[in-house]
Amino acid sequence: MTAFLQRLARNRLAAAGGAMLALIVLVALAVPLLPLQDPNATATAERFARPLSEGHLLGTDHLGRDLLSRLAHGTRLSLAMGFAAALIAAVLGSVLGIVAGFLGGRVDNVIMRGVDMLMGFPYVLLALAIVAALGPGLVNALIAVAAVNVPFFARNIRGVTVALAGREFVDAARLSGMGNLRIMAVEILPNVLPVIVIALTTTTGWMILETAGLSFLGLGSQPPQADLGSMLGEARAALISHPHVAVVPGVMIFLVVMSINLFGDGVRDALDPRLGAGALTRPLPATVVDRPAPPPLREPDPPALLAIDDLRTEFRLGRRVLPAVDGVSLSLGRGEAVGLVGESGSGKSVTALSVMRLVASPPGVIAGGAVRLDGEEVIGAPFEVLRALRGRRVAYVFQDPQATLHPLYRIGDQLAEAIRAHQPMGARAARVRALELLRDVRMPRPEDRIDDYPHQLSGGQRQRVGIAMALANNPDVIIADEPTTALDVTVQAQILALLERLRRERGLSILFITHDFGVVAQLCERLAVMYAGRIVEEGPTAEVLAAPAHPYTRRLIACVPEPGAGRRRLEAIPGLPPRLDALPPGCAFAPRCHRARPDCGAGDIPLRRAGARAVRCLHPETTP
Ligand SMILES: Nc1ncnc2c1ncn2[C@@H]1O[C@H](COP(=O)(O)OP(=O)(O)OP(=O)(O)O)[C@@H](O)[C@H]1O
Repeated sequence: MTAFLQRLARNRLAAAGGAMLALIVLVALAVPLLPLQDPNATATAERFARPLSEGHLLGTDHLGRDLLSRLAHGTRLSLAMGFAAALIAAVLGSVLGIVAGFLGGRVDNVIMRGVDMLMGFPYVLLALAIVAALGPGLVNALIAVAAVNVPFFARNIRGVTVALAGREFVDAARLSGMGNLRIMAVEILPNVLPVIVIALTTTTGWMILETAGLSFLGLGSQPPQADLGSMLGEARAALISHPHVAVVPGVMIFLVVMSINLFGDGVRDALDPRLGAGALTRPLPATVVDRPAPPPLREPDPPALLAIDDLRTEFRLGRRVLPAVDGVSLSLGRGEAVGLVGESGSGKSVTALSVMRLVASPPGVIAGGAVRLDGEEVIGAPFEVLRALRGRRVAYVFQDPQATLHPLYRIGDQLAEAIRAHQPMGARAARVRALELLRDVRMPRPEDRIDDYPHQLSGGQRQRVGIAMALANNPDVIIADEPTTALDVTVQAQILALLERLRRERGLSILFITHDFGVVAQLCERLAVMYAGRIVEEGPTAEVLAAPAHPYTRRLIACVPEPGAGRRRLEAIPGLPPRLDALPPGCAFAPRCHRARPDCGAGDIPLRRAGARAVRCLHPETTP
């Protein structure tokens, strides 16, 4: 709630709208207590008195009635009508929407077709027809405005409810024996409430206008009772000769509707959790780069195809800065597979995404370092160059292909689209190539599968499609971010074998991100271990696994169960990874390390290299 209010207050227009609305509502509530004249007392001798005339601050109307008093009473009535209509429409519409969306089937059909019929008429005509049938009057105008707005709420809320009704927490509620009514009240309603509030705040102003419109036509409030619409209607005849009589209610309608709309927009933005990080914009197409200057070219030995050099990527969240990647250097030779290992949150994915500037900005910023592909600097390259490299030279395979494949397109079409993004070719040729790719990744019965949608495939098959997508443009480097984590062990082994074969046959370089040493051992000749955004150990896989130098690496390896090794205690690493914005000085692992000494916390510890191995530790397990 506090976060919501803070976000709302940060939006200046919304705050101004809210303040004005609060003032108008307060004055409207206090009307009976204010020393105002009788709004209906006529004095024909004083008709059309100008504003600021004696006894009448805003002047008088055609019957000599005090405009200030009528404005105060009229605003009070219009606000009450508008709010009541909005509330009735919201309650009725939401109930209909939730029931239709949750129960589905015939109930949904009956309710929604009724709603569609209501929406089929222009709303003003519908409101006029309702008032004509019920007779003019305030209550009938209110019923009409509420009725024409029910469909808006019903449709919105039904859409949200349909999505919620299939979610696991609703299934869990059903399994626990809850009845439909209770599930709708306890599980669905709280989840659709923000949508109802948003719809309410953005439509209330509109409903005040509609009720004023009906009164303007003489179908709402009846003389002598004033509301803003009827005041405007009565002023119509003297619009040219005495414009102030129309301007006074007109300005008030403008102020009320504008303040409600500004406030409503602010509430909508503040309630949207996706805007929590202050990101009012969509992520930019490439991560923002804000670095002093790329470090001078340090050619690794042997020359690397992909060289990450002193990379720093941080998340800037208001005043907080999270250094997710803090000076990472890593190289990948042609045809080489390198594993990047570490606990969840150590910065592996952010490192991988930074290579092609794919970290979401805001809040991500590349704050230092360089990435070189075949010696060419990538981070500072113009966006067009970067876009040409993405997918064509460096491709990604992610953990969950379900999330990266479009659910509504056939996989063949998606593959063809990926191919045609970089290679101009006709639809038929692209389909032939897509089929080839599916064969390359050993998709069973590719001719049938090519026309399947992602949901028709198993997890392993989907990941094969993910790999086929990555191969679509014959890249040199594949960055695979936990591609086998969501798969069972046998499928995992097949996918690893596939990657290994592709590497051999195509000379692919693979950066393999995982937390599983078993996987690294199968695929990678070299590995780097990350902790709290830094590389703490690096070296040939076999050597590191046989004799880990950093205590963190040793503890990570000890967490992996070994089949056939007999009964053995699996040692969890005590404590939790540190918060990135509160890293201890010196070694970030020291507070969890059994070998830590006072000097570990004294200052920055460099990554010391010895031959092919490197370790960032003052008291390593073994000296490499
Ligand atoms: N959009 C973001 N905004 C703020 N912080 C972020 C964002 N994305 C990642 N982080 C932070 O950056 C750090 C590194 O995250 P990263 O995803 O690279 O970890 P990881 O090692 O790949 O973990 P996992 O194996 O769970 O994917 C984490 O502390 C994470 O909370």
